Amino acid sequence: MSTITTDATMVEFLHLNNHHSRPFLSTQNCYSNPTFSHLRRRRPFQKTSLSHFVSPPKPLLVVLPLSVATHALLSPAATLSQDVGAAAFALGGGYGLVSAFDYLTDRNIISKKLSRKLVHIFSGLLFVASWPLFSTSSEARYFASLAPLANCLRLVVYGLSLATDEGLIKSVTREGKPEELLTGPLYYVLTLAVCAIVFWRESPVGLLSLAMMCGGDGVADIMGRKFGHVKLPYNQKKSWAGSISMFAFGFLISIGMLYYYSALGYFQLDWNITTIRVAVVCFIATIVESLPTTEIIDDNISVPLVTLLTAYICFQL
Ligand SMILES: C/C(=C\COP(=O)(O)O)CCC[C@H](C)CCC[C@H](C)CCCC(C)C
Ligand SMILES: Nc1ccn([C@@H]2O[C@H](COP(=O)(O)OP(=O)(O)O)[C@@H](O)[C@H]2O)c(=O)n1
Repeated sequence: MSTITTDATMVEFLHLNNHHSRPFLSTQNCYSNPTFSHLRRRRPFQKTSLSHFVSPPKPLLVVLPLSVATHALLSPAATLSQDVGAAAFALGGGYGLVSAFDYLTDRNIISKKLSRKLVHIFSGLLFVASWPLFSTSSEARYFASLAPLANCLRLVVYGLSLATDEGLIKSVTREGKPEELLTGPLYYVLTLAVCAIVFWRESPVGLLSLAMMCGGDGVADIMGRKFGHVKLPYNQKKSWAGSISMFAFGFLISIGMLYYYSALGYFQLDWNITTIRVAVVCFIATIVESLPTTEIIDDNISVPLVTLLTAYICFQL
């Protein structure tokens, strides 16, 4: 079945009413489930174990007000092409982002420290933002994970000095040592892959984990180095400015990411309770990041892990 849309009005009509046209929508209505009815707003939802409050996914194509938007049940070949293209975009985008910051660093347009943090912030957030480009097939999440997994391989190869990539080492290491690639950067891309595969677009948990690891922790570093004169009483390596920035920017980026996915139809969240939940998650993640545990466990593991656990609990309550 396919419906060719001819204008934004029709696309909006499909968006608001396409539960009639969605072949895979469960007729189960969450209102019948009192536990989660407060999470939903308007439309019947597909009930699954973790995504009990998530509307069935829509490919980006369905909700974009495109003049020639096609709302069609894509053929397997078209779905494969869409996922391969999106994976190639993510892979190329990651390589291009690192190369761009290497260019800026080489020409002393930005400092090496700032370059690394901006790569830390933007590569993960742009990766998550690219997820709606993938199809609604069950394999889409694995195609999406190809970009971080390919970078895992890249980091291991260059981290073990089996080959060399000066641009990569300059852009993502603190001291320019190849073995540094096997710590923070490797944990970072592994976290991206795990969130894509395990949580994907079906739950706020993965989105919040990456928003805090990429956005919150990244901004904490930048603001903490610049304005962090007053150190935390229990950790002289971290500052109030860094931690407050992590909470504030982590919260804003998290809400922004949930709103982005909500606007695309993946979530219908009760924003009153969601705002409180996100604030609690960001606060706890900020506390954990501020602890003097960097020598024991890398922030790229501790921050997403505590965010994931806290978000999973908060969004079940
Ligand atoms: C600098 C990075 C991690 C170090 O973290 P920390 O030690 O400062 O805490 C980030 C490493 C990024 C990686 C080399 C490239 C990742 C690309 C990503 C998987 C795909 C991005 C796609 C998007 C569309 C640009
Ligand atoms: N909460 C925080 C986090 C970082 N920072 C500053 O940012 C620097 C790097 O932070 P970090 O060790 O967490 O760096 P990454 O492990 O995130 O790369 C710290 O040495 C502080 O100068 C801060 O002042 N307060």
